[in-house]
Amino acid sequence: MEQRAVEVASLTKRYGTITAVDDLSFTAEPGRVTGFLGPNGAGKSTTLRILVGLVAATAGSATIGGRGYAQHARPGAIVGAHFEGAFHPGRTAREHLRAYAPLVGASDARCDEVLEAVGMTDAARRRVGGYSLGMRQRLGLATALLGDPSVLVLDESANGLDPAGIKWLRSFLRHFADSGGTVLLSSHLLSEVEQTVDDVVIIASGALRHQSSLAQLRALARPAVRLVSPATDALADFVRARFPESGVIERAGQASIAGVSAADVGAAAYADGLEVHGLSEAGESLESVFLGLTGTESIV
Ligand SMILES: Nc1ncnc2c1ncn2[C@@H]1O[C@H](COP(=O)(O)OP(=O)(O)OP(=O)(O)O)[C@@H](O)[C@H]1O
Repeated sequence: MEQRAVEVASLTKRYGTITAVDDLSFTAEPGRVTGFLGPNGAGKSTTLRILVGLVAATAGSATIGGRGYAQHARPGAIVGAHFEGAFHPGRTAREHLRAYAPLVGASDARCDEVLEAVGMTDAARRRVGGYSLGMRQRLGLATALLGDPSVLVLDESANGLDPAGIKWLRSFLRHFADSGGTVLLSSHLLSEVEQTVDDVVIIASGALRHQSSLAQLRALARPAVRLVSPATDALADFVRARFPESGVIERAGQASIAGVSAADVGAAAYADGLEVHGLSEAGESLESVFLGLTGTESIV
């Protein structure tokens, strides 16, 4: 497989007064699965749509193998993309693929090949409207694979997958990257793609907050204290008031506070009358490192 990097350079996209993408630069390398991460509305879909020629940039560039999407003679054979909600519910998987195949010069036989590659041969004659989210995600991947591309651009393709689906996606994308392919996989939840990605690009409000390997991101985790309380609202108020910079609500009733001792947190909780059911020293979770980088207070 020919190797092609994705390069986004000083990319900006404005919709009227809204800046959806703000002077964004990053790269996704061949042989790697790159997670493109940020909260809802961060500008991920807009960036990916610019990359595959669906939206025009206001300034800057997004290239694949050194060229813009439309500058490739057969873009569908270079980059395969899947965006959420791109299916007609009345079509079967095979009909969907056959309708799309001429756009990327793929044959009917290739449609059956990609259905098999994503394990959907048995469901190929059923209407997409009756599919589970996991099956729609597989069909999205099959669509992206049609033109036999060397770059995959997948928008929220891990969204809603069960653990078995996540495991399957991981091994599929691992194999694709190991063959020299480049994968750019967006998600608003690091936890959903944590087992799948090698590198991370983290954005918020359209701008780059962090780019590194997943291993380097893990190394940013500080010692932390985990605090559990049944009073979910009071816990959120407590964290916001006492530890506005270093505390995050990891899920309802559970907070993680970085860079402090359990004694400090316990004393503050006692002073504020917060009912505490658990207090332990633990490494900061990867999710809270992510939330800290995006400036998001909570994932709930
Ligand atoms: N066609 C459009 N017209 C106006 N504003 C838009 C348009 N598309 C996106 N936006 C705005 O641009 C910003 C970035 O949106 P985008 O969909 O790229 O974010 P995202 O990170 O993909 O979020 P999500 O995960 O919710 O899809 C948001 O404020 C959004 O409302």
